[in-house]
Amino acid sequence: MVIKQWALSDFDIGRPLGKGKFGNVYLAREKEKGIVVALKILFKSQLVKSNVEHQLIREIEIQAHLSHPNILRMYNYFHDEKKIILILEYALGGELFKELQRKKRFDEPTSAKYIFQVSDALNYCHSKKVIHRDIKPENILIGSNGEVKIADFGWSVHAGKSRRETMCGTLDYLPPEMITRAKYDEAVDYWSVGVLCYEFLVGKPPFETKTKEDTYKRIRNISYVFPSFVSAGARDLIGKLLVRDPKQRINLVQVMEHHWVMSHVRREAIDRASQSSDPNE
Ligand SMILES: Clc1ccc(CN2CCN(c3c(Br)cnc4[nH]c(-c5ccc(CN6CCOCC6)cc5)nc34)CC2)cc1
Repeated sequence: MVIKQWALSDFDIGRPLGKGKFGNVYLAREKEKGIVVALKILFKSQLVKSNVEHQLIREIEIQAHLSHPNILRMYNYFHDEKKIILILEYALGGELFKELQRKKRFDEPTSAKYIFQVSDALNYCHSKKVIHRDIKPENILIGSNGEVKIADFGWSVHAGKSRRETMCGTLDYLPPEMITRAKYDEAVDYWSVGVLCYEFLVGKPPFETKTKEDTYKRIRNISYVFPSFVSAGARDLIGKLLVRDPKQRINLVQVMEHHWVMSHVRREAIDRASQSSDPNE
């Protein structure tokens, strides 16, 4: 069997979808079959300068083997002397955090639907011993049917490793054990689902403050408050995830089965999630 060697000349490159520190993402169409994809074009020089090649290798290894309707597919990748190119699924609806900025906050049915889908995707990752570790609106895209798709596995790891990287970017989503540099496991993603649910409903994360120190303190003390419009059901779910002891947090199946989530998620979505195979396969 001949493995196809991809090259940029196999694609018609369209508009940039976004620019990042290490490169850009472009809309593109594969010439032979006309398939629309997103090409993430990264510059080796930038990656080496920031010493993040190992992160990209892990992202490729992990995302290439995951196949789930709520995880952005990585079809393939290739490189030339200057660039590494990831061939990714194109998410029609764009970035979730822009949608959240536009709407200020999501209503309860929308938030519950998104939390169900993110939990289903993470549960699938955990079944493959993959911890995402960086769940936040910036790393979630919207598909053609309004479903969410987890992207950017740059910070994910295979479970069991307590590998610690210098954390860059927002601290808002880090659970206490990642701040106190303790050993951690899948339960770090449970915590992030709690933070994500709060941010969907309120429009900002629960521990957000002006300075990193204050955010650390509020995470360590698990100090947050609900605005009056957050329902009792949503408070109950978030309260069962933002728990200091990772072992006391409810797991992702319990999130999907929580009465507040179930009250908003339609029957066929639940049936689809319970099927073991990926209906898109
Ligand atoms: Cl190296 C790097 C460069 C940029 C980024 C930030 N984004 C990461 C996600 N990117 C996308 C990926 Br990957 C896959 N499918 C996508 N689809 C889109 C997208 C799709 C549609 C739009 C247009 N909006 C859609 C919603 O209504 C208003 C218009 C905007 C973006 N962005 C991506 C876009 C860039 C991350 C890493």
